[in-house]
Amino acid sequence: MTTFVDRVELHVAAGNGGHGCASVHREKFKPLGGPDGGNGGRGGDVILVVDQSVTTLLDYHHSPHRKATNGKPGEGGNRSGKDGTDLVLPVPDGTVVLDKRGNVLADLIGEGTTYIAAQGGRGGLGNAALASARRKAPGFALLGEPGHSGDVILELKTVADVALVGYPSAGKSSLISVLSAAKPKIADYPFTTLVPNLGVVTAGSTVYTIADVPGLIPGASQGKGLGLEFLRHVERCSVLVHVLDTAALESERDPLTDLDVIEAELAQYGGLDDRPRVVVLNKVDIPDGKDLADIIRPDLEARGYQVLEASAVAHLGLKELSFALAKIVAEARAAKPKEEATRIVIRPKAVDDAGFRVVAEEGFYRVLGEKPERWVRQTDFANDEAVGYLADRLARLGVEEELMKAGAHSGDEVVIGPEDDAVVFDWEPSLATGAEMLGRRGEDHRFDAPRPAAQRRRDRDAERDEADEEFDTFKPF
Ligand SMILES: Nc1nc2c(ncn2[C@@H]2O[C@H](COP(=O)(O)OP(=O)(O)OP(=O)(O)O)[C@@H](O)[C@H]2O)c(=O)[nH]1
Ligand SMILES: [Mg+2]
Repeated sequence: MTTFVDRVELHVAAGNGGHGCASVHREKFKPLGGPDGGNGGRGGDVILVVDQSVTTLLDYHHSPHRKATNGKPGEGGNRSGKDGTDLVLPVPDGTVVLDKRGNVLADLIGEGTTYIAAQGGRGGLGNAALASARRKAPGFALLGEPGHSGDVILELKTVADVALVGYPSAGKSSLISVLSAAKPKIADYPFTTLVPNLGVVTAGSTVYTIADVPGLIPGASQGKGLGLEFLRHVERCSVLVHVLDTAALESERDPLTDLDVIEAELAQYGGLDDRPRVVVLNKVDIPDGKDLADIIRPDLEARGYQVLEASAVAHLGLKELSFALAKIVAEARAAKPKEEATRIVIRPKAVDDAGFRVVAEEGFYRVLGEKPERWVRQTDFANDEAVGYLADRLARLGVEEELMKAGAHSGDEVVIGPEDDAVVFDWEPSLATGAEMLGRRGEDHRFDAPRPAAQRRRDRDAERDEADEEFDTFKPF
């Protein structure tokens, strides 16, 4: 009974981006071709899409680990790597997506509504795309980014027009089986229904869905029995049907008290007062049941309920019941504002490309921001040129300036990224403002003999640029 499949923890992993390729064009008689390394492909996303033909989260309960494919690496000859394939996971209408702390990330209503549960990593640029006037033949490429991965909780509040509520064994599942084509499990022991069944009923020109939910008992709103699990399903139904057992065997029970108990639980749960209600007196095929139904009908009608009699077993009163419900459903639909347009695409969070910040922490400085963090992930630290490219990008964004303002000095430790995912550097400023040259009190880096790496890099770039220029101006023909 613990496996109530309306809440599933899903582990999603998007595909990684493919690495960019560093390659140089080779052709007979043209020894110094340009860079021709292609870009890596994008990693596939993991996407949840509302599909009305899916009614349960059972599939995800059975296999909760889902991964999209990786992007392929770029290749020489300017060939880009293939993008990874998105993994599309169909979910029932009304699925709510939450994070592990219980915050609602998305409420998926309407066919085609889409939620990107994990975004694929960007492919890395190849050296052809990285070439510029100053960097004509980059000897490096950018790495593909890892795809996002994490856990999401899927929760299903059944979106049905009608919810059948009542004590265990009142005959809710039996009624749904004879009103619709649904074939729920039926037995005369309590809590036969553990998972809500959804049936489709056609009455004249009205087609509606009817949810059969697990039996309610006193204390359900406090979580007794299948209480809360069950009540969650009722929340989205527009019509409530009380199924009362007119032939219950227990002496301390009678349909009116049953009704009071259920109403008390619904009131405790809250938010259901505005739903129209209908009472069905079930099991009138049993003579005692029929007698009791006749006795209590006036009481119920005096309370304002529309009262119908039925027998799921002997097929009595079913047509009246399905048409009566169709009428109320049609009225409820007409009264309800139209559902928001479907095919909404919801992204986990807006990508904040705007900026970065520098935080002075104990003994080091931390740089946080979408761009610098991404750039670090894209860097192949085994390649000096790639590291130099990263330094240039950071300097251009103004990270060095901010570090200086925050009080960082040459040789200080700089950490880029959040605690669990960071890269540590010994900072060597490349900006020639002079400010960093002053260093700590008593030190003056202008007297230091070794050139900082950034300086070395600039020198090297300059040399190469000169070489490139020579090559450019050299016209053999
Ligand atoms: N005689 C008679 N028996 C019925 C009728 N409807 C249901 N039953 C019987 O009552 C028992 C319980 O029926 P279910 O449909 O499983 O009841 P339920 O309300 O879905 O029960 P839970 O899933 O436990 O909440 C079964 O043995 C049914 O055959 C009816 O109209 N007449
Ligand atoms: Mg049942």
